[in-house]
Amino acid sequence: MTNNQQERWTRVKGRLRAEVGEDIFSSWFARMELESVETETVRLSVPTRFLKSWIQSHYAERVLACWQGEEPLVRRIDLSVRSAMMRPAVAAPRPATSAPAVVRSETAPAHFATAFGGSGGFANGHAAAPAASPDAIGGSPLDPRLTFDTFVVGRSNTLAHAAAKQLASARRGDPVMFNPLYVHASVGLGKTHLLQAIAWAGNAGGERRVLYLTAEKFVYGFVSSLRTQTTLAFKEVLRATDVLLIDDLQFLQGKSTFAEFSHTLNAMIDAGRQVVVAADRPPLDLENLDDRVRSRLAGGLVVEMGSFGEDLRLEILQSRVASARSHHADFDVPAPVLAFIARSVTHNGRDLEGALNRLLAHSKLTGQPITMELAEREIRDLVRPQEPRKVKIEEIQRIVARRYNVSRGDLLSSRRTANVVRPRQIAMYLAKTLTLRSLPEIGRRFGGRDHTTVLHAVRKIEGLVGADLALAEEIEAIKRELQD
Ligand SMILES: Nc1ncnc2c1ncn2[C@@H]1O[C@H](COP(=O)(O)OP(=O)(O)OP(=O)(O)O)[C@@H](O)[C@H]1O
Repeated sequence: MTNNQQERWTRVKGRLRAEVGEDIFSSWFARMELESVETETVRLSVPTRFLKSWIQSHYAERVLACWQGEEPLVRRIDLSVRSAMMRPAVAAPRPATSAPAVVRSETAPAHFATAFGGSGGFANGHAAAPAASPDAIGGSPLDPRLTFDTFVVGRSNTLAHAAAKQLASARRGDPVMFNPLYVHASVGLGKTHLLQAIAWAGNAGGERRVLYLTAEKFVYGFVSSLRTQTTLAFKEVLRATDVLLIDDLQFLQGKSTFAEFSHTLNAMIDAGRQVVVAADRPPLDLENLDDRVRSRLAGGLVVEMGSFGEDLRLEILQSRVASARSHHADFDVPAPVLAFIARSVTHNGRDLEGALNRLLAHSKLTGQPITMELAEREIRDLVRPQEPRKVKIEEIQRIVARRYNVSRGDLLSSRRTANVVRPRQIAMYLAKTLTLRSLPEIGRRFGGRDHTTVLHAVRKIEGLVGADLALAEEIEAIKRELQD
């Protein structure tokens, strides 16, 4: 692909981001990649079928329009699902485990294959378990590169890593220390890596049944089992696991699927089996879940993995280069170039991986040494300007609720007692002043209120802030907390 096309793609993403807003962009488009551009057709890819169908049914025209804004000749967007195994590899050595990436459980009901037709990695350590081809249970095997050995620990992920290691090394029958473990972080900060590392380690332990599923596969498995009337088998498989790992929970869809997820969660926790969940937001911000599930999720250990510091980025790069060198001995990236990438590519692990893959490809294809000039040219589009931190309404609600000792549910409720009314008005005022949301949208996010109620709250607080210094200072302190 030419630099020109990449630059155009970066501009198209910029248009999309501006049109749909950061939240929607990072939920649906952050993992969309440009595969090729032909005269009238642009080929894009996403990692999952779920993303593909969602984007096709909700955003197809917008994506096309954004392309046409850059390149009027484009008539068609071709969206495909890229396979996990096709990702350009900066390969790490296979983890030292004799267990196959995917094996069929001896005890899993035969319907398992159809129940999960589509994906999910089942890591099972039973030594006698017969190996099955990945297709026999459907789905992508765990990525052999995503292990604890390749997970670099830094300030932003120490706690999540320690919790993951602890539960990965537990034995069947050990008391469960925190259940569920709920890990949340923005795109590309290592959630999948951590969950798959747990699956690999559980697999190597050889004693417990560990099931790794993306939420999308959970939905798919459940819906297929309904269609084929094998829901009982579906439930049995889930509940017969010792450790259930659910990735990308924010993608869980559908009322009956939520109910099934809720039953599974309760049944697993009540039976003392470990559940680990990863999502891009904290449990309280998962809008579609009912309050009981949300509070069950929040009732275990909730850990956020923050953005990478420069040190961590550099260490990740160094470890990637070391892995790559085991296959490409002449791949040499001078220390100043690595330091430059660590300083400039700040967004997430995927961009770091992308930057190194480009240098590796360049070095393999041209045989030329990697210089600073080359690196600057190759990774130009991965260097994103630091955007001011965007504040989310859910964050405002969470922080205001905590400060005034009420629950977020209180803020959204119809309660009119003074201890709830004032914090609610403050939260609405902050939502109006710190986000770009409209009054009706804010009203909707505050329990379906009318926009005039929001307007009243905003005016009320504006009036009070002018007269009440203590309140003004308090609101400034909340703003600082939100923008830190
Ligand atoms: N601490 C880390 N050490 C080494 N590599 C990391 C680390 N964190 C992330 N990465 C790498 O960054 C890339 C993206 O990570 P991963 O897929 O786990 O992110 P994610 O949080 O699951 O993203 P998403 O929200 O898009 O699902 C992967 O290549 C992963 O190996």
